[in-house]
Amino acid sequence: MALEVRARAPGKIILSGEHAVVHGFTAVAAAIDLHTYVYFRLHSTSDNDDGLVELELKDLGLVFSWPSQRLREMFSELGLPSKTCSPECLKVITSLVEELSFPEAKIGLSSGVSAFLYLYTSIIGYRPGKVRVTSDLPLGSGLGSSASFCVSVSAALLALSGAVCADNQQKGWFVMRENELELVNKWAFQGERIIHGKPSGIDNTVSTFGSMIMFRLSELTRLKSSGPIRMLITNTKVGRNTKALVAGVSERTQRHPDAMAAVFTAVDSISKELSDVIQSAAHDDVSITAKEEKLEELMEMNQGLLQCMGVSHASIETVLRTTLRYKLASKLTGAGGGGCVLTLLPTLLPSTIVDKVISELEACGFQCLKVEVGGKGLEVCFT
Ligand SMILES: Nc1ncnc2c1ncn2[C@@H]1O[C@H](COP(=O)(O)OP(=O)(O)O)[C@@H](O)[C@H]1O
Ligand SMILES: C[C@@](O)(CCOP(=O)(O)O)CC(=O)O
Ligand SMILES: [Mg+2]
Repeated sequence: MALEVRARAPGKIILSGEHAVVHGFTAVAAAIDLHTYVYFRLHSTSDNDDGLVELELKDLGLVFSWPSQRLREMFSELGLPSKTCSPECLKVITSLVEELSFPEAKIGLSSGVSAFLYLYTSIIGYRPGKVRVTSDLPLGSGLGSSASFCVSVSAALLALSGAVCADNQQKGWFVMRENELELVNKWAFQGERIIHGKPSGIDNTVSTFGSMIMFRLSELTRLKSSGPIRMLITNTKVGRNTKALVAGVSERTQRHPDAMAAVFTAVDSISKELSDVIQSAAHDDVSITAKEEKLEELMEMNQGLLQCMGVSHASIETVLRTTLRYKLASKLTGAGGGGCVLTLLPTLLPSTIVDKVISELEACGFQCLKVEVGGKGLEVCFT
């Protein structure tokens, strides 16, 4: 059995339907070419059993470790492994994480470390090992860093537990079988539950399977675009927390159930229409432009409804106003409240205009990034 593995899982953008998807309505998401990378080394069984379980967050210069014997003692009464994190299990994890010290600005990491501890002890048990994580993704910005962290960690742990890839002969990076991806996705969802509280599952699903998907109530439909879709991502750099924003929308839904049901239903129609438009054929400039104009209008409508949900932010509004001056449509992506904004870059838009918008946005202190959407999902590598 292999003792070392690497996994990489992409972040995502949500083209339509964030928040509504948590309440059972349709959303559309796509993988982007920014990843979380995990290296996992399991200590051999001949090493003594009182070694450490280590987590290194390399970009952040942080290392956390726990004596495996201590984990065994603390979790043993819970009867692990468990398929979901019970309140008792979360209590144990919280007490372990509270002992750690996080830099003031990185306090949000505690939920990621909690998800790690849950996944490690549930999948591997108490055998010592070292997990190193690096990421291209900005954390807590709406690009699904939490899901890509949970997917890549789950995949690496499952691969060395023997639950997946047991008979693998492939060299280099490869994609697991469909049923193995499904197993990784299930564990990653449990990790997301610890970080988000009430995730819909769309982020871990698109990070695992890649491509562009329409998603509703755990069901995914893969979408095939007839041509490339280019987006500008603007990171407002305003920090926010998905768990708090999702809870805020749920509270608004409790206060105004009928009005919010109408908002969610409208989002559902937008996501379905957007999926149809994405898949519609467009082969010449006229039909490509018509298709892109429809996408822009739907994105603008979705943004209006996200404002109704209370998840926009002054920084997001600044991006919307700036891009509108260039007749470009934008919407927030992910949980909102700051974080990232998407702007569709039409195929025929001159690059000089793109450069101008970017420099105007960057002059506001934002960070811009051009991406093509709908790429690969999770991959692993044993060599
Ligand atoms: N590379 C990582 N290492 C550790 N924790 C991570 C990593 N990526 C994400 N997380 C966890 O996910 C949280 C951000 O998730 P969230 O608020 O859902 O925003 P998003 O998923 O849009 O980036 C972080 O605060 C951290 O707890
Ligand atoms: C708001 C939501 O729809 C997306 C959250 O995405 P992110 O964590 O902000 O990248 C929540 C969910 O679907 O679980
Ligand atoms: Mg997230």
